Amino acid sequence: MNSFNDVFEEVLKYCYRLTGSDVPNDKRISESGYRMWIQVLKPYKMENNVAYLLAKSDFVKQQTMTAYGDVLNKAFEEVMGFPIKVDIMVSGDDEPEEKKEIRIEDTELSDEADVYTFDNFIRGSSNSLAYAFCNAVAEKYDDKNAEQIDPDKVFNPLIIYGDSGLGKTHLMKAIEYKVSKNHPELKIIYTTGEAFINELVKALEFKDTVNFHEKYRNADLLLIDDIQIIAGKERMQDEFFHTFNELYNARKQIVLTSDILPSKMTKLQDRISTRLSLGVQADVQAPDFETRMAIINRKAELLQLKLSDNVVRLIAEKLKTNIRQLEGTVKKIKALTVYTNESPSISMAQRVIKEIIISNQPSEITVDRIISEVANAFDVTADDIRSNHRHSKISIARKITIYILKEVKGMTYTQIGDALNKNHSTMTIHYRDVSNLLKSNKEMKDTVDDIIKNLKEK
Ligand SMILES: Nc1ncnc2c1ncn2[C@@H]1O[C@H](COP(=O)(O)OP(=O)(O)OP(=O)(O)O)[C@@H](O)[C@H]1O
Repeated sequence: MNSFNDVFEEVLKYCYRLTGSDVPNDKRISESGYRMWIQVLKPYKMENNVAYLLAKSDFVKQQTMTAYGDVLNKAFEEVMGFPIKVDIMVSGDDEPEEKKEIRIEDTELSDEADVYTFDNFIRGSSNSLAYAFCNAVAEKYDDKNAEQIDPDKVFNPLIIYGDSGLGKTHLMKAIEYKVSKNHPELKIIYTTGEAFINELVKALEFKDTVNFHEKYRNADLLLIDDIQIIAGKERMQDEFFHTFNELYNARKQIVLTSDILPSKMTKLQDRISTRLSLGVQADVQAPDFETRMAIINRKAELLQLKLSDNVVRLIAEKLKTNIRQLEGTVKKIKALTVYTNESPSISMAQRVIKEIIISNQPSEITVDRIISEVANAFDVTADDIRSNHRHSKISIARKITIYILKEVKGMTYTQIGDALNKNHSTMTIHYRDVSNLLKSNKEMKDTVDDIIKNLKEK
């Protein structure tokens, strides 16, 4: 396994995070730009603090370097913990043999599906039920088990819920991997709630919902990650409801993950909530100390990294709530050992842990973030909020923004007026209106509470 592949994978994740709506405008990159110019690059090698990447053509190289050179330099620095310069080379038929050998897209671990298997999932009391349910779903397609249980009924739908970074996606992808490997004839769809929404929005825009329906309603196994995102979005919920019914009635398996138990999602339609409770639900929780140690050891083993017990203990003691952070630490230690020739030590681990903790601290709550979070919740754009449109949906989103700017950031009415380019005197009135509204309207209060929670957690 080529560890530069892992480093590059982290770099891609870092760059993808920059496409998020919570990233300030001056730092954000477009998702299409990411897909067109960054995601297409291949890792080649790292030498003397230069990361060499491969592009398919000189055109891609030039475009990427001009538009994203700085972003890539920064991303490598963040992942590695020291400055790295990116250089892009053009791959082609005349590529030296040596270069071809290093491009190992087909290696065991470069394929995400290979990593997200049941074998690579460490079980502990925090996740054993979720693991057992997922494994049962993956095995239900094997004839020998079909007679023992009636999983179509018992495990359908299966919902895995819990906080971020605790293995929900891993388990879901493990189902996908196992079923697709053993039953290539089945039509399996894995998607995220966000991708489902984007696809539907596009289908509606191009007036082509037929293909959308056909795709989802013909699945044998439908897996949707982070389904909570559809809550509060009426059109999306309607679509999901119909897709769900078609598949459920046809006895097709549905697996969903969510960061919260669906029955606790205040903005989820009752009819969906009822349907989701027809099957089984299991949570994943933060792992205990022993499980954390086992996860660290497994991740190190996958990276062919030898860590002493002391280093493993240190990581397990310091990072308790998010497995993604444990994994990130192990990967970063591996990268450092390769590129600095140091062996993994307590002090190296301490350094990496510190960086991981700092980089995972919630990002600052800026005016832009507040506007973008409110815009998201009300299905309007940030520009709408800043505009003078009086459409009721936009107008209420704008008032809620004013309320949150005051409540969360403690801004004065003058500052709020300046930030939104609006008359200061009306800010007071809007703030009072919203304060009164929240006393009488529970649904609106839940929405505002959710927005504030999201702002504080991210
Ligand atoms: N029990 C486990 N054993 C091994 N690896 C694990 C385990 N739990 C989580 N991981 C690893 O931790 C990382 C984060 O897990 P995953 O992406 O599945 O989290 P999640 O719950 O889906 O988070 P989010 O809600 O943010 O999407 C993954 O790389 C996954 O392989």
